Amino acid sequence: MYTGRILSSGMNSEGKPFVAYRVSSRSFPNRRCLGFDDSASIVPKEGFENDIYQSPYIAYNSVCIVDDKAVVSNGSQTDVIADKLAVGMNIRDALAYSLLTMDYEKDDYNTPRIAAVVTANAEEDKYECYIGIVNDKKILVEEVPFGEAAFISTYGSQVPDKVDFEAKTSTEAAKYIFDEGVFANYEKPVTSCAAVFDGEWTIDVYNP
Ligand SMILES: NC(=O)c1ncn([C@@H]2O[C@H](COP(=O)(O)O)[C@@H](O)[C@H]2O)c1NC=O
Repeated sequence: MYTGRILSSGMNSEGKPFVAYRVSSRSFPNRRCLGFDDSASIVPKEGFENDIYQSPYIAYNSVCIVDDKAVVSNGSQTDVIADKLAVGMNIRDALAYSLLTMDYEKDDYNTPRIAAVVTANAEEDKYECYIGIVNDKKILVEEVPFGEAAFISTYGSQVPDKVDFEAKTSTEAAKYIFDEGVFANYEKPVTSCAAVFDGEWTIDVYNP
């Protein structure tokens, strides 16, 4: 089954906050993920740089760490959400505001924008995680319960689906969303990345 771009967030099987993201693609498979200290970006592979002129939606920051929070998304809304969090907006509103403002992508598929934010603090009274989606029919921002993880994709169920995310480190998490567990069911993986909080945020990428 092809389900497009996929993100997952919440707490992993060890109770650590995480975000993970995978590009699956039929149209633009020649991409990779670059990892930095506080972010990760989807970019064309060498030799395919001109692909960005065919679609404005295929190169962007996919993960960004803002203070004690991690943001993940399938497009340039990552930066808008990060900016709103940085000036003090709460997570639910930053997601809703950014998804509503930027709306679904104006391509042949009305591709939804999807996004999530999770806090580093894993104490129940301080922890928060939300996943959101905007498509051409709705906007949804939903809390992921403490201790759980969920995933959403561009062409899948259009709601956060609960998942047991059985990867401990950022390296394992990037691989896990690429082709392990439930994610092994989804076709055409291209590249992936993840951030896990274990005393500090670590980011890793998987480019097979
Ligand atoms: N975020 C991405 O990496 C991304 N890759 C492709 N898209 C959009 O989705 C359309 C369909 O792509 P595909 O056939 O690869 O699933 C593309 O024409 C483009 O408008 C994307 N936009 C949103 O998911």
